Amino acid sequence: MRAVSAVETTTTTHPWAIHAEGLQVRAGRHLAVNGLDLALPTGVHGLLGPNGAGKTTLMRALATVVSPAGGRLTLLGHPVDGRSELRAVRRSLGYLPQHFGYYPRFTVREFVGYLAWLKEMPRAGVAAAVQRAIDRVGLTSKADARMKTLSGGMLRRAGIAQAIVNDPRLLLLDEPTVGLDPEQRLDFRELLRDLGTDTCVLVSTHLVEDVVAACTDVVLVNEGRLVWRGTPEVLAAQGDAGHAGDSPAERGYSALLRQHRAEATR
Ligand SMILES: Nc1ncnc2c1ncn2[C@@H]1O[C@H](COP(=O)(O)OP(=O)(O)OP(=O)(O)O)[C@@H](O)[C@H]1O
Repeated sequence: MRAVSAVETTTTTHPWAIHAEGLQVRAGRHLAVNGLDLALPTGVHGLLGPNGAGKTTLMRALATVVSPAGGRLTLLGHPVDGRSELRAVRRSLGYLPQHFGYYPRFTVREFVGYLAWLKEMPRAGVAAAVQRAIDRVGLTSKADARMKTLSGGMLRRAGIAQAIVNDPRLLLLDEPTVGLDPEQRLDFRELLRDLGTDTCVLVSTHLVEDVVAACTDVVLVNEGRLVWRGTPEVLAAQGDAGHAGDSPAERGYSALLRQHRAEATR
C-alpha cells in the first residue's frame, strides 16, 4: 500500500462539504445529472425527487464511485475531476448505496470492521468504533449474527453502521429507511439529527415525512437538476388541498414538481 502524503491528510477548512457547479454525471450513456448546482454545509439535507430524477446517480458521484462527465465538483475542499487523488476524501466519507453487497457468512461485526479497514481507519480504534456504530443503529444484540440471517430492515441498519463507522464528515445515505419498521424509523431520525450536528448528511428518500422530521434543508431534483431548495416548513407551505399527498409537506412536494413540469413544457 502506498504511503499517504501530508497534503492528502491535511484538514481543509471549506465552507461547503459538497460544492457542485454545472455538474454532469452519466448513468450508462444517459446524462442522469445534467447541470446541477448545489452547495451544502454541515447539517441534514433531504434529497427528494421522483423516480428517475437522478438522485442515485448524484449520490454515486458524491461517493466518488463514478467520475463527473462535466462541470465542477468539490468534496470537503478537494476537487473531484477524474484525475485528482481521492484517498483523503474517501477516508472521510460514509456511503450507504441503494443496493449494497456483503459477504453473507460475515457477522455484522466483521462486515462493519471490514469496511472500517477499507476506509483505512487506524487499527487501534477499529474495534471500539465498530461496536459504537453497531450500537448506534440498534443492532447490539445481532453484532455476532451472520449477515445472511438478518431481516431486510436489519441489513439496512448494518449498512448504515458501516457508513458511520469512521465518523465521516460527509455522509451519503441512499434510501436508508427502506425496510425499517416504524419504531426503527423514529430511532433513525434521531440518529440523523445527532449526526447532523457536525457532519454534512445527504439523505435520498421518497418518504417526505422522514425529511420533514429529520432534515433542516430540502433539496428537490428533477431531470438531473436542482429544482428547489428550502426548509421543510417552506416546502409544506407550497401546496394546498388540490395537490396530491397525505400531509402538507407531500402536497408541497407535489406542487413544486407540477410547477417544474409545467415550466419545462412551456
Ligand atoms: N445504467 C444505466 N443506463 C442508462 N440509463 C440509466 C442507467 N442507470 C440509470 N439510468 C437512467 O438515469 C436516470 C436517473 O436514474 P437514477 O437511478 O439516478 O434516478 P433516481 O432519482 O435515483 O430514481 P429512483 O427514485 O427510481 O431510485 C433515469 O432516467 C434512469 O433510467
